[in-house]
Amino acid sequence: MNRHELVNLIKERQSYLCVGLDTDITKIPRHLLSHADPVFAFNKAIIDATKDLCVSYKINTAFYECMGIRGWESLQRTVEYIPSTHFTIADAKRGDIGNTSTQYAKTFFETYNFDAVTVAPYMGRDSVQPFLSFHEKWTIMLGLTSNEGSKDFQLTPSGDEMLYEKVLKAGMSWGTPDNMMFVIGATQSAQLAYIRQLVPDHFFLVPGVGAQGGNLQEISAVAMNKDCGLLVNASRSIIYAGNGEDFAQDARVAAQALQQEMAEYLDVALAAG
Ligand SMILES: O=C(O)c1cc(=O)[nH]c(=O)n1[C@@H]1O[C@H](COP(=O)(O)O)[C@@H](O)[C@H]1O
Repeated sequence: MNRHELVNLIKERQSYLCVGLDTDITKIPRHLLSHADPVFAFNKAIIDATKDLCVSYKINTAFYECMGIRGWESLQRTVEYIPSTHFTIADAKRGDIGNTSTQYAKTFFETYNFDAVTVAPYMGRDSVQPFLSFHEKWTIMLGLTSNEGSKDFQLTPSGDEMLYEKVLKAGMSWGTPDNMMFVIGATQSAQLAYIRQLVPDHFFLVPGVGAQGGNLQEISAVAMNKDCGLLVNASRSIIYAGNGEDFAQDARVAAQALQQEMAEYLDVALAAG
């Protein structure tokens, strides 16, 4: 999916919500465990219940990889089930020497046909560039993450700036607003306005709303750009909103609350041009 298509979807659906399919088999409703593929059965119900409210799904591969071959099968069924009108993200946080990164990129862009993959930039330019050479595919590079440990490296000085600023500037020189996004944690609202100034055009994937306490209103007020420029992810607060027979309906209610807020913020931002 290219940028133009993504921006159009956001406008049509009045949403920049990314639903995170961090599906943990130990947390899904018990009645699903009799299915041949309980993780897929759960994801299918969540997708059916939320697809008109979101523009993207993020599959965090850790929750699938930990189950070995069965997990990869659930991942494949899930990504194939997601409608082509949704931007799919493999949250795999990969990155290695160039020839290895190429194999990671093929895994997610070709074998599983995701639109985007999250990439850890610690190994530098040649570890990121292989992901950028795939047509109409996206690299989502970690910029300033939502977790406490972001203080350990990202928020430490490097010359006259913070290390995360150096990373964002490097990322901007490696990719373009058409093939590169940055992860900026929703819990980093103190830095967000500054980051948007530094990086005016790129999309940000913003995780950390809901279970981690990030605030959608604050993020939207300072970090939207003329194309919206945001994909805001919520995982646990949506997919585990309920735990009974009607869990998918509960997930829908949680997703709808975020989408309705987003529609308001989009109206204001896009009207301001
Ligand atoms: O790259 C990510 O998606 C990510 C980066 C980050 O800084 N913080 C973060 O929480 N994430 C992911 O975003 C999701 C957040 O999940 P919830 O806290 O349950 O909404 C998880 O899949 C995390 O792995």
